[in-house]
Amino acid sequence: MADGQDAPKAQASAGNSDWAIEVRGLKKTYAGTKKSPPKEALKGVDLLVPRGSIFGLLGPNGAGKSTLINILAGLVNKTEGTASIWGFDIDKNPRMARASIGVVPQEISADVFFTPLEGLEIQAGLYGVPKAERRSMEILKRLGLEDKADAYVRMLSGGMKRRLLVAKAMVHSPPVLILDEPTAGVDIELRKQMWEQVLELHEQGVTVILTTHYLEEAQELCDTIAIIHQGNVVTSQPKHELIASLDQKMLMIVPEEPLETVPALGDLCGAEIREDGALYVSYKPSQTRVADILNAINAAGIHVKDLSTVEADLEDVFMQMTYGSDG
Ligand SMILES: Nc1ncnc2c1ncn2[C@@H]1O[C@H](COP(=O)(O)OP(=O)(O)OP(=O)(O)O)[C@@H](O)[C@H]1O
Repeated sequence: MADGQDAPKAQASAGNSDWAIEVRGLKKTYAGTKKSPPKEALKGVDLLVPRGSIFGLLGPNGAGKSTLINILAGLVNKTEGTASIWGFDIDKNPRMARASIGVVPQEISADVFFTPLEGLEIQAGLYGVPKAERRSMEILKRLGLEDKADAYVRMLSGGMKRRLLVAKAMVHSPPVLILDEPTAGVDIELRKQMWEQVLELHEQGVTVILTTHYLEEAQELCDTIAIIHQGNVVTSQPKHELIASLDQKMLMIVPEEPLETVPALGDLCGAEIREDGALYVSYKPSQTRVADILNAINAAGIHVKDLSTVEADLEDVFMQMTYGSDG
């Protein structure tokens, strides 16, 4: 964004909305070519991201996540619908909308010609942040990069380069930060470090939206989850409600004697014997009572040594919501 002389203080003037992001009826159709037909990537998306949340945007490959992010970031033109960032409509107030958002891209494309400090100063200039208001060193410090301020970028580790991308997205102090696959392809230690960074930013008041393929990551970090599938938002709600709404539970039954075959428990539940020797019975609480399952187990002559329930997690929700198609 090179159009502003003054850094727009989106955070201070906080647009008139309860939402960090408000998207209504958003559609995007990419034009076709001679070889490929037009592609309807977003089919009428409604999405409300609460201020102050850590919001997970999940979906299989090709679901439309990048298209949505790119529209919000001002990189892709929408076909139809409205979108506001921090209360600023992307059409009516594009400058303030863009000033309200920082996007951390997926790929590490660090600029090797500048030191981290120079890179941040240039980025701040692009956003029109006056010199007196720049906080490049402070941002580097926040991301644990202060001792690398004057280093060659090519000498930074992969994790440091990623943190530098986060720093760059923060130069104009946006209240909303989007992280696109922040931990794709990084090892477990780095992933944990990134998680800590995200939580710290959140504690500092930043609304964080992240896309991820790691459901464990969304489960760990996010308080609200939206699942996007084939250009539609199929669910968007607080994580705990989402998991609780899943009409699917599992019982783990440890038998006294090893089981040779899976007992017949009726049509309403699925059962399998796993490597640990226990019998796992999945069922829909709306259709089957635990007592009926136990009666059937008894009737099959199985003596139960131990019994516990296995909690559903985000992966179960995701599978149920996106099952049966490849996007
Ligand atoms: N520039 C483009 N021209 C034509 N079709 C596109 C273009 N960009 C994306 N698409 C198509 O739009 C659909 C949504 O793509 P998008 O990149 O938004 O999905 P995604 O959820 O971000 O996927 P991934 O997780 O793989 O990045 C896909 O079918 C994709 O092939």
